[in-house]
Amino acid sequence: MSQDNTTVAAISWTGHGDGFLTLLDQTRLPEAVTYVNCDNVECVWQAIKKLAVRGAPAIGISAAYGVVLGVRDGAMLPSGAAAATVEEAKQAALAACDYLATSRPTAVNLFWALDRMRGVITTLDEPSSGRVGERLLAEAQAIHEADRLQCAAIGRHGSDLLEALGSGVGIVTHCNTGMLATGGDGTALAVLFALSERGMKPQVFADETRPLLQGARLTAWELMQRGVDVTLICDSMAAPILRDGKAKAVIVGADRITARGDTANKIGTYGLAVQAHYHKVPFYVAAPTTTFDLTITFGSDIPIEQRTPEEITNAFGRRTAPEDVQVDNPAFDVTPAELITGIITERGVISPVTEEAVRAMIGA
Ligand SMILES: CSC[C@H]1O[C@H](OP(=O)(O)O)[C@H](O)[C@@H]1O
Repeated sequence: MSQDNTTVAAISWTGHGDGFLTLLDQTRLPEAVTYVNCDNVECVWQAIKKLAVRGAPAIGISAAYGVVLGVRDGAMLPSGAAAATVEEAKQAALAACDYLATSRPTAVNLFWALDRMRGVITTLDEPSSGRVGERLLAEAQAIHEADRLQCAAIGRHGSDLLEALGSGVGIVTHCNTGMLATGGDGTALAVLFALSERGMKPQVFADETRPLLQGARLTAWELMQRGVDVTLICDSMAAPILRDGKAKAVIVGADRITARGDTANKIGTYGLAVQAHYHKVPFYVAAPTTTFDLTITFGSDIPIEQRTPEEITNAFGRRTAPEDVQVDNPAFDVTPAELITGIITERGVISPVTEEAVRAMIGA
């Protein structure tokens, strides 16, 4: 979307295998709709690191396109020169996978997408480095399209579930889980968009989501662009809203979900889940199957990204905390499966959330 309500893509590719990646710069929203054009891997790495592109599926999709750029990026080879042979093209693409994997540690979609690209790189049999780029672009585009379809299916399953809450229902959400975070309509926001398109008129309470304000800057913007009723709240207002019955459900996204259903998501999600549990309000997670990590059972084993103190000590363009104050700035926290009413995936809803139910839905 843009300020004039036309549709813009958060992630797009221009050209063929020798083309370039365009990312909507989310650090500039909502004041400005601007873009970053990447023709090398470091540009993509930096965009992920500084959250110019963010959101678990969007990170994976962007990294997949970054691997395509790696094929002709001399920085990916010891020689510093662009790949001249098929073997050099494959080596450069694998180096791009390894480099992009160091950008952010929590969203498992990043590692899922890179592993899928590695699988293609190691098995492809193309006659030229140019053809290697074309083949990898096709895989990145397939990842992108699959996520778009997953978002739509999550929207369908989630709105089927939440429709029962009735028209005009209040729903709390946290951070941003929409078009800006995925290759399609989103995860939790896809459910809210689908409810709205069914005429259910959801009344969304969007947590501003400190410290980077994805809720205020991005979710409020996306919902308003699509005509969905949204009230922006500071994170600490969710508890009285749940207490007073103004919201009958909470729905959030995820960055990594373990085999038992423990879920890593934006910092503040765990507290919101505790509040919802106390007030007997159902708490849903919406995520595609690419967000599950069945190699991990317990949420305590999920790597949590630590970000810079300045994200907390600086706000409104100035310092808002004493110099040298100690700061703890984890980007995510973990909600145990026991606090999650259901997990909405493109395959259906997992509820109750047990390891048996997760493995049955997601795979062995
Ligand atoms: C649809 S996944 C969105 C997920 O990613 C966000 O984190 P970040 O903004 O740091 O990339 C947040 O945890 C959202 O729930």
